[in-house]
Amino acid sequence: MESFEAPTTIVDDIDVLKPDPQTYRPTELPEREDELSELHMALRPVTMGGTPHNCLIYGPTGQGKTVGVELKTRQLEVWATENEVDLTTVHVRCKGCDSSYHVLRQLVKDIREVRRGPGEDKPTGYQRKTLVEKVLEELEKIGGTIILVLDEIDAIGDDDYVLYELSRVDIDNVRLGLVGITNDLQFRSNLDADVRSSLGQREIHFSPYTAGDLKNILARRTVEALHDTYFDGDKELYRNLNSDVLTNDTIPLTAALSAQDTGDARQAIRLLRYACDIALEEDAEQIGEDHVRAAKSRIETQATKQGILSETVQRKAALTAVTEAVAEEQAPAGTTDLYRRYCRICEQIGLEKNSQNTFREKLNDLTHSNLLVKNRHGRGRGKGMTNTYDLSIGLDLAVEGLEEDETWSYDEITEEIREKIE
Ligand SMILES: Nc1ncnc2c1ncn2[C@@H]1O[C@H](COP(=O)(O)OP(=O)(O)OP(=O)(O)O)[C@@H](O)[C@H]1O
Repeated sequence: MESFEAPTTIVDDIDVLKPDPQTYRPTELPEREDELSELHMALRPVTMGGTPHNCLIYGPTGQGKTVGVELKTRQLEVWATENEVDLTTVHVRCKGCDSSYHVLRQLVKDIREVRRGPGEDKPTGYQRKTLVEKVLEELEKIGGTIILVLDEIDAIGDDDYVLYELSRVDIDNVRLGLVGITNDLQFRSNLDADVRSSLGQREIHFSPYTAGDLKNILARRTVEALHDTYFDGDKELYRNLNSDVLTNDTIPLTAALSAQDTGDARQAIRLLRYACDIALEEDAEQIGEDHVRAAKSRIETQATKQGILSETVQRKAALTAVTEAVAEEQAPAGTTDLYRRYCRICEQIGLEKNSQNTFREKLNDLTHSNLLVKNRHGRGRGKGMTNTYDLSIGLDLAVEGLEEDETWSYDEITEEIREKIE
C-alpha cells in the first residue's frame, strides 16, 4: 500500500491552491486596484461619520468580487476599531435563496449570528412583512454603521421586494449601506427603477481577467504553495517568478486556457491545482505543460459527466438513442431513425414514450447542453431540409457518463452499447 509519509519535492502548502475562500484568502488583489478604489470611495463616508453609499458590484464569475469586498470591508473594520467607530459588516450569501422571502429569513439568521454568535436558526412561519420588521429590529439592536453585503443577490430573480424594503430603511441609530454582488449582468436592468437608483448609487464593474492578470494571480499563489518558487525582485509579477518545480510554460498555458474560456481566476487556480495533483500522483519533480493539459481534459470529462447526470430521464433516453447510433457507426442520424431507437429503448426500460415532435425538442435541448451537434441538410431538390444529430462528446465518454449515472440505472442498455464498441 502507498505510504502517506512519502515526501513531496513540489508542494509546500497545497491549500493555497484551493480556490475555496474557507481554505485560503488572498490578502491583496493588485489586479483589482481600480475597482477596489471605487469601492473605497463608496465606503469612505464612514470615516467622516457619514452613511456609506449603496453599491452594486457586477461581473462574471471568479473575478474577485467576493474576495475584493471582503478585503475592503475588513480594512474598514480595522480602521473603525482603531478609531473607536461603531461599524458592523454582515455578509449574507444569497445563493439558494430564490425569493425575497428566503433572503429575509437568511438575513434575520445572519444578523442575529453577528450579535449572538453562530448557531441561530432561520425563522419560520412568518410573512414577508413580519420578516422585514424582524430585520429592522435586529439592525436597530446592532446600531451604528452597518454594511450589509448581499452576495449573489441575483438569486432572487425578479422578486426584488427585499431590496425595495432595505433601500428604504430609516432607523434613528443606524447608518446602513448596502453592497449587492451579482454575476448576472441582466439583473441590474431587471430591477425596479427605484431599487435600481438606490442600490446602484455606485456601480462597480469587474471585467474578466486577461491572461496577463491570471499569470500574475497564479504566480503569487505558487510562491506560497510550492517549494523553490519565489519572486526575483520586489514586484510580485509573473515576469519576476523563478521556480525549480514549474516548467516555463506551465503558468502561461494555465492562464491562456482559462482566459480563452471566461477569464475566471477560480477556474485557473483549480486547473493549476489539478495539474499539481497529477504531477504528485506521478511523483514528478516538476509540474509541466502535460500535467496542465491532462488536468484540463479530466476537468472537462468530469463536467460532461456532471452535465449528463443533470439531464432529465427523457433527455437521457434521447442521448442513449444517439449514443447507440454512433456506436453502430450510423451517425450522424436523422430524427426518424433516432426516434425508432428511442421508442425501442423506452419499451425496454418501461419509460413512457414522447411524441416524435417532443422527442425532437429533447434532441435540441441536448444540442444546447453541448452534448449533441445538429446539422441541417437539404433532402434534394424541392424536398426541403432535414436535421441530423451526432454526439459532440467522445463515444466512450457518453457511455461512461450514462454508465456512472445512478439515476439512469438501465445497465442492460449501456452494456449492449458497450458490446457494440468493443
Ligand atoms: N486578483 C486576485 N488575486 C488572487 N486571487 C484571486 C483574485 N481574484 C480572484 N481570486 C481568487 O479566485 C477565486 C474566486 O474569487 P471570488 O469568489 O472573489 O470571485 P467572484 O467574482 O465573487 O465569483 P462568483 O461571482 O462566482 O462568486 C477565489 O479563490 C479568489 O481567492
